Amino acid sequence: MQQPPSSIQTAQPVIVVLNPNAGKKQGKAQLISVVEPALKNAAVPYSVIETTGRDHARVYFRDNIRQFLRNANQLPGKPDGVLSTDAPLRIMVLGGDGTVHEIVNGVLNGLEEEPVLDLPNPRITLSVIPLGSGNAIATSLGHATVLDALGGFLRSNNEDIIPMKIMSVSTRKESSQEGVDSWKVQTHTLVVNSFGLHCSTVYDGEGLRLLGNERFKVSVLKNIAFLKQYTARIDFHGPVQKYDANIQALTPFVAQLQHQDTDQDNNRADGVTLSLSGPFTYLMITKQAFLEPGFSPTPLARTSDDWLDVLAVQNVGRGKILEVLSAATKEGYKHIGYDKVEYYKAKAVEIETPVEGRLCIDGEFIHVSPGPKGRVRIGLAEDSSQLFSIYGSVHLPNDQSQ
Ligand SMILES: Nc1ncnc2c1ncn2[C@@H]1O[C@H](COP(=O)(O)OP(=O)(O)OP(=O)(O)O)[C@@H](O)[C@H]1O
Repeated sequence: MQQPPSSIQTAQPVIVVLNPNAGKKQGKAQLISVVEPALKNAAVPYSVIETTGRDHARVYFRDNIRQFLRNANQLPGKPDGVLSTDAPLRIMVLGGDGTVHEIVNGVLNGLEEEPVLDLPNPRITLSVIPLGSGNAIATSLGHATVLDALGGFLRSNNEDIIPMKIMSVSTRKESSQEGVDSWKVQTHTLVVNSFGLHCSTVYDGEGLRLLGNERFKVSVLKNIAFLKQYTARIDFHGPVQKYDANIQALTPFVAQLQHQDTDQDNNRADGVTLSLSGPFTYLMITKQAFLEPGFSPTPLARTSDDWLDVLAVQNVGRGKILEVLSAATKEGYKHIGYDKVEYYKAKAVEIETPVEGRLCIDGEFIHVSPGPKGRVRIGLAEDSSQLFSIYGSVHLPNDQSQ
């Protein structure tokens, strides 16, 4: 008898990851009152893991992912070890971006040593129920509320499942020779890597947790009042597209023989398409169109495309940065056409600072040592390009890229 196409998927329990502390701490109540009844009603088997603190989700998935993938692919009614090769492991996250970040990094840590040999193409499908503070990932996928996201999961059409591409953040290996870089991946990010005002705002906001979600408003106003410029050079590697405000579209950027950069003492490797010499007021590299509901600094970013979106604002004053951030908040995308705002799609960028610097990577921080040895590279994580997909839609309001 022919099986319905979804029968393998639904036979395996969805792993529901609950972060009870995310956002307004509504996760547990929403699990009991909304999510569990909906899953039971739809006869979707599930198991719940409740995280108990920082890093729990990462370690849990690092240590168990191989077994979970095998379980998800165990064919019903067949002996152990007889596996399907096309059933995804489904993970539902009740929390925010930080919980998704931990899960993805845990999965990749758990798989990095050796592949799962009997599963040549393991697949993981994530459903993010927005119960964090920012909820950049869910918002960017058109899932602004718990019910939107749950509805997307339960509909389960193939069109509602899209690839989820991930960024890697690497530092140079100690053994790197001058001019011949080799890189060590430090972490993977899904939302935003930033330098300058945005990073400083997130950093200072950590010290204001008592204020709840208001902390970022207080922190950004403080950082604008005492505005600094952040010295760094950014090198773009590989193909680049640049947003052209005149035609309101992205166009291929053709590498120039003479770089904008005037730094004489430059050690960069070959293959640089474009350099920005800073100093930067605001710089971010993202994979998401929204960083929170209503705030869309990189509106052309897409979870499923093979690009990193780069927003760069170099050396501007308070009035200009306020104008840019307020347009990114109210109007969604107009700021990307403003004078002094540069918008690119890139494959990989390297950041080098002349003095100690700090990068904010999905809400965590890494220290950047001065000079070429401290360079940080942000690219697309090739190893995970087929691994993750996510429930959501790429058609967003204000969508200019369709
Ligand atoms: N039981 C717990 N108690 C305290 N912290 C926890 C617990 N479980 C997980 N965490 C930590 O909470 C952090 C924040 O979670 P998460 O990012 O999901 O929520 P958020 O910060 O409110 O949302 P967003 O990232 O969308 O702004 C996670 O990085 C995780 O390390």
